[in-house]
Amino acid sequence: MRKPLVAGNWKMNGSSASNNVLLDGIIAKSDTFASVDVALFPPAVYLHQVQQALAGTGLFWGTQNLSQFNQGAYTGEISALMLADFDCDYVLIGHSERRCLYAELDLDQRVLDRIVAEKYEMSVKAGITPIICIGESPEEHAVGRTEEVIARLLDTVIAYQGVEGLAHTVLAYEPVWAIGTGRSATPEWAQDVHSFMRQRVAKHDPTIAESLRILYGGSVNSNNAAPLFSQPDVDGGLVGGGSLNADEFVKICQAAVLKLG
Ligand SMILES: O=C[C@H](O)COP(=O)(O)O
Repeated sequence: MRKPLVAGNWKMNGSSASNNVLLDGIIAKSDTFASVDVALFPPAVYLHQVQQALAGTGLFWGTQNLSQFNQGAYTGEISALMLADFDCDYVLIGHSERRCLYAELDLDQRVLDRIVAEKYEMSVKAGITPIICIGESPEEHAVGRTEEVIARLLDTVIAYQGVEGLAHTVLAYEPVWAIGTGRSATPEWAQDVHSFMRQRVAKHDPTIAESLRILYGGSVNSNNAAPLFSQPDVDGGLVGGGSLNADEFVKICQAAVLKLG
């Protein structure tokens, strides 16, 4: 049985004061979801605050991005080694908001997937578990290209790092049309796509595929979390808006506990 994981991506939200309220509310109820993994992803400037608050609670923390480089003249970037300095457990890689809003192209304008694969390699080497986000755009969804898009990215990561790296990786299916729209994928749709992802990895290594955690992300809330998480190949959620309110996020974490029966 894969252990469910609920990841709260705060995106560019919060302040020192509001973070304290949110953290206190989550920590106060953490014994009600102690049987699942829960990780928080604050903006990088609040990483120290979150690290201090979560130390000793059993909750995990991470960041929303990292550089594909180790160090040097990369203004505004944060390396995997720096994240390891903060004992980061996880890092989000390839979130659609990075891909779409910040056009993560390299100097040769090579495809985004290669950047994702390079970041993946950096995080694995630093001992930080990457959560690789993939999903189709509304346009791709409309013309039925979901599996093609997902297969392309998965194959790029596997080709670049080898399937072995996926043993230490989490995948997140994040259909772009569901992010921040209030329009979640149905549990059935999520299950079909997650199953496709697992089967794609299984072609390379069935054992790794079986143990691979695949999260669903896109308008997860306290009403739809339980039906989504109950699907056999949905191993938890990557939650944006729903992670900004302690009561709401705690309910989502508790929904993941139900999966354990
Ligand atoms: O990282 C989280 C996802 O982008 C989902 O965001 P959302 O829950 O606000 O739709």
